[in-house]
Amino acid sequence: MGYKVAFLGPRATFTDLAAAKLFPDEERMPLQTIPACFEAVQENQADIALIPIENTLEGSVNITLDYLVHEVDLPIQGEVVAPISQHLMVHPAHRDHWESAETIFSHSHAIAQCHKFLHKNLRGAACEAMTSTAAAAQYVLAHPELKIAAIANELAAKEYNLEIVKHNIHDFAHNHTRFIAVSKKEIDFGSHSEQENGAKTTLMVTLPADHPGALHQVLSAFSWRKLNLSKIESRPMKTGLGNYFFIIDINMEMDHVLIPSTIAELEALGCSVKVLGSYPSFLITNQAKSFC
Ligand SMILES: O=C(O)C(=O)Cc1ccccc1
Repeated sequence: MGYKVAFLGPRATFTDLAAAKLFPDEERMPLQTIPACFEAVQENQADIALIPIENTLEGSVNITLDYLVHEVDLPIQGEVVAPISQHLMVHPAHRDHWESAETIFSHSHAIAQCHKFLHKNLRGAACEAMTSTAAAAQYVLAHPELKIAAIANELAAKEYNLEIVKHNIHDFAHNHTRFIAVSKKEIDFGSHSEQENGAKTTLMVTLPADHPGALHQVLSAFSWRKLNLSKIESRPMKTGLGNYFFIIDINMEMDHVLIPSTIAELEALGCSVKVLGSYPSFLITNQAKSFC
């Protein structure tokens, strides 16, 4: 299709793995931060950005929600859910004394996913957040003189010549991350083999100020129509303490009746509603298979 796909880089992040699965024949463009990925699409340097939005163990990636709502006007055109396995890796020179690592580098969500492991096995070590797991792996490769380790995936260990000293250190087995694909145009997801898993519609809803029971009324607009919600999350409006908006995911694609009439009902209650996207959902079943 000739798409340019921006993703949170460098090579071998979890986002890169998901991008390679969903867009196997497209050009992938690693960028250093999540805001840079959004901006690349906004400014037409990329057609699509694939961005982590939510993790089973750690919840939402707040910078992603905030950029979607406050900084850019880019619709969600697809999502993909991928299993996440975290591994502890060191420079090969430190393979036999990894327990003496003084600082562990990774993405903040990866560190959070391995808290119990770190508490038990590397209690004295400091944790430092990097822009991504692969950036942490790159840093460990560049600093053989330091007693450090990275938490990242198997491909990052290969790509950055590190030694995995502990496999599967994430604290809970069902560790998955959800990534969204944003684009100005509808995406043709033609040429990949990942499983399609229904569709979703994401709304941003702002409640009227000081309206008793407003959230209850909002939820009842979905409930009596039997619209199945897969997520509701509040985020600050950034206009003052106590001002929040809600991101609501409905397990259904935009139709001509149910969702439009829900939106009309919410607006009649004094809410403002923005559709952030209506899109297909994909499921990656075995992330590492095609790489390792
Ligand atoms: O840092 C990465 O590799 C990412 O792609 C972000 C991320 C971090 C932790 C779990 C899933 C995705």
